[in-house]
Amino acid sequence: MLLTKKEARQKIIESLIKVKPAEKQQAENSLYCQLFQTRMWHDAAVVAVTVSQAIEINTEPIIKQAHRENKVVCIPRTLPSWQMEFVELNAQTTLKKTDHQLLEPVGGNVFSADEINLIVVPGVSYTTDGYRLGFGGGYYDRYLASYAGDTISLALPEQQNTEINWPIKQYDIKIKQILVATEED
Ligand SMILES: Nc1nc2c(c(=O)[nH]1)N(C=O)[C@@H](CNc1ccc(C(=O)N[C@@H](CCC(=O)O)C(=O)O)cc1)CN2
Ligand SMILES: Nc1ncnc2c1ncn2[C@@H]1O[C@H](COP(=O)(O)OP(=O)(O)OP(=O)(O)O)[C@@H](O)[C@H]1O
Repeated sequence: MLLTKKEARQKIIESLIKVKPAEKQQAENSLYCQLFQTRMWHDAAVVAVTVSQAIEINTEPIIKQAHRENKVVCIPRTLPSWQMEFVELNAQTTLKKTDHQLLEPVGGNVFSADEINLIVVPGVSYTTDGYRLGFGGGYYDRYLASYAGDTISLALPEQQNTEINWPIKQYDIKIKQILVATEED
C-alpha cells in the first residue's frame, strides 16, 4: 500500500502505540545486544544518539554503555530552518524541554559532522534496503547530506518490512546498517 509519508507515519505510530511494554523491552534488549557487537560501535569514539521519547527505542541504555566504554556521546539540538547540531552529553549537561516536547541540551560543546564517527539515526519505519521514514521535519536527511561517518538505526519488528510503503525522495539518505529486533524464542 503506497501512502504519503504523513499517512505512513501515522499508521506506523498507531501500531507502535499498541506494542506491549514487555514485548518492547525484550525487543530493545535484542537491539542493544546487536548494536554493542557491531564493528561500527566498536570503532566509534564519538557516538551521536537522541534523547528518546516514550514511543521510540529507549536510548538511555545506549548512552550508559557508551559512557562505560569511554565514548563521547552527542545529542541533537534543533536549530531554525530545520537544521540541527550535535552537542556533547556529559555529567554537566543541562536538558530543557523544547516546544516540540523533546529534551535538548542547553549550551555545551558542539561536535561538527566530521568529528562524529557513528550516528544512531531515529525513525518511524525502515525499508529493507535502508530507507528511513522519520518523524517529519527532515532534520536527519539535511544533516546526513554533509556527514560521511557511519549510520545505524534500530527497528522493532513492527518498524521493518511492513505492508506500508511511502514515496522515496531524492533527498532521502540511506542508513548504512539497520538492526531488527529478533522475536523471543
Ligand atoms: N528523540 C528524538 N529527538 C530528535 C529527533 C527524533 O526523531 N527523536 N529528531 C528527528 O528528526 C529531531 C527533531 N525532530 C522533529 C521532527 C518534527 C518536528 C515537528 O515540529 N513536526 C511538525 C510536523 C512536521 C511535518 O509533518 O512535516 C509538528 O509536529 O507539528 C519537530 C522535531 C531531533 N531530535
Ligand atoms: N536535504 C534536504 N534539503 C532540503 N529539504 C529537505 C531535505 N531533506 C528533507 N527535506 C524536507 O524536509 C521535510 C520533511 O521531510 P521528511 O518528511 O522526509 O522527513 P523525515 O525524514 O521523516 O524526518 P527526519 O529526517 O527529521 O527524521 C520535507 O518537506 C522535505 O522536503
